[in-house]
Amino acid sequence: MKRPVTPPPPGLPTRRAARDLIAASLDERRPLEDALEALPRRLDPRDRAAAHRIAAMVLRRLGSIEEVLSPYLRKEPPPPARHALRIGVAELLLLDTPAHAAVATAVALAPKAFAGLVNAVLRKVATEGPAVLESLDAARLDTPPWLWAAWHAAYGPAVRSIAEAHRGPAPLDLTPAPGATPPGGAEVLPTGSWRMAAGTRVTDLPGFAEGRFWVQDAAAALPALLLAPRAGERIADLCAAPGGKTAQLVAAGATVTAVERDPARAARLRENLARLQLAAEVVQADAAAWTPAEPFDAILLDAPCTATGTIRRHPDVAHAKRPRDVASAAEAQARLLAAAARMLRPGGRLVFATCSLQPEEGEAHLARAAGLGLAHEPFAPGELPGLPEAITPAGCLRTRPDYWAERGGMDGFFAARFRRVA
Ligand SMILES: C[S@@+](CC[C@H](N)C(=O)[O-])C[C@H]1O[C@@H](n2cnc3c(N)ncnc32)[C@H](O)[C@@H]1O
Repeated sequence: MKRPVTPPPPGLPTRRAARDLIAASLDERRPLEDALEALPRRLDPRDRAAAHRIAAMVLRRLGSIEEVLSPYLRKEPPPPARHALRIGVAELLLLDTPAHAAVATAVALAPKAFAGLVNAVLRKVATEGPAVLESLDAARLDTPPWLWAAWHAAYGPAVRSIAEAHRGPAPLDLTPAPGATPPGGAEVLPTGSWRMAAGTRVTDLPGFAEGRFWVQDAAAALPALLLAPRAGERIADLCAAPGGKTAQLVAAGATVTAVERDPARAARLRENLARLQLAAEVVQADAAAWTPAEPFDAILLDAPCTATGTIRRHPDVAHAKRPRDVASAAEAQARLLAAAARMLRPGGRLVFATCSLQPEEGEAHLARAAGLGLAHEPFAPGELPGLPEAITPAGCLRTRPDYWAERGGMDGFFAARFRRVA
């Protein structure tokens, strides 16, 4: 007699997608955004969003999840079983999924040979896990040790508030087009950005299709603000896609050349500018090797970096990056800074920015500027309405995820202004 086939539990496609996102991030160190793009097209948008939420929670709280699991695992299970366990713990302890559903879907997700183990472990976690989780030093466990050490060296005891700021999802920040009015529910921040609750879908907001605003973290909007673009100036945006800062410069009335090396990202930059009805010359080129026909009045160099300031939005970054990535990003930034200095007219100004919390990708570049014919021109706290704490004693911009904590935080950014003197 045939045994009856048990139907798969509802919600399994979502968990499969979540597992694929986690595997891409942890096993292959691919960006979570790329893995999201690679999910099957047939997946319902709600399932896709739910998978993203689960995967992001696992990546955000990975250290705590591993700590909860460790007493129950005598041997290291293979990655697919480990991911099923991680998803199970996240759902049981952090996402308020009913226990029977969390356990049943994790068991169905696990390779057959590990279904019994996953079932037994998660049943224990369901009863014992909440107290264990409560007792953990989550900020420390959920931060890779090398990042904790680097941030402790750079920011002292604030490393703990930075780590705590990474625990929750980030709000949706928008940069308005000139004259646009904020959508209902928006908080207008002192620096001019609009802030919507985390989880708001930008495409649902009135004015999106008409290009009345674009998505950009409040901190990411500051480098272009601090460049203070003026109407009619010739400005280069050297690492431009997806174009949030290009849009700010064009909206201020500047004549903008946006340089982007990656062809797919250059295409996205063009699409974004078209939606916003803003015109810029888009050049697909390596900014470190490209020479403009004429020097620029001002340059924004938002250089590629390890993006450790964006872990709230991209929790995969914490696991994907290694100390050697900081060194190689800093080298690439130094090459781009030297190239940018050559493209500037005498007396022209340059804002160099990165979304990294690592000083090697920020403050350390100041020492190189003089050799490039650039004089550091400090920002004054008064240049940044409502955020004087983000201007360092040396006159650089340094935002951190724990700034404006009561409002929902902000990305970690560095920026410095230089003037071409030779
Ligand atoms: C931090 S992102 C820029 C974000 C952008 N400024 C914005 O506000 O939307 C860095 C960008 O620089 C591009 N990039 C990296 N190296 C480059 C190079 N050598 N020349 C030009 N673009 C480069 C990357 O493809 C990426 O799109």
